[in-house]
Amino acid sequence: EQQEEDTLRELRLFLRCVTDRLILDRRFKAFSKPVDKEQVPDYLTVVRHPMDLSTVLSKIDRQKYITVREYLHDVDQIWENALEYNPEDDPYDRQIRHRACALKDTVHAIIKDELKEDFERSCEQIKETR
Ligand SMILES: COC(=O)N1C[C@@H]2C[C@@H]3O[C@]2(Cc2nccnc23)C1
Repeated sequence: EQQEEDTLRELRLFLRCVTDRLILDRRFKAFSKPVDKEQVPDYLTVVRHPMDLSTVLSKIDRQKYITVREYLHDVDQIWENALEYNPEDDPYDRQIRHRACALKDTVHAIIKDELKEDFERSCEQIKETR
């Protein structure tokens, strides 16, 4: 009913606010758009579930996330993919892994600091009834 739609609207606003801050952070530029499959032809053979911050934004607007847990599952996919595809002990891979770890720690710290527990609980409740 209307209260549920109000809750999900507030969730989308919160998730856009968090995602916009990540996209604005220069450290996370490599994560802001899909990896170019033409430029990196083996990417899809290594990374089974590509994800990036622009795709996350699109999913927010298409109302794909009903809980913060579902959002975090996609954002975690972003940095996990980067660690998987860039494992070498060379300066480029080390730098993108460092940035992937920073993305992980940043998004989890924002959620811990800014998400009220009972708000996520009411989102999970809505998810169960659907
Ligand atoms: C999240 O981003 C990544 O995991 N990567 C890995 C790819 C390999 C390397 O850097 C990436 C893009 C790229 N494009 C052209 C040539 N080489 C590259 C970004």
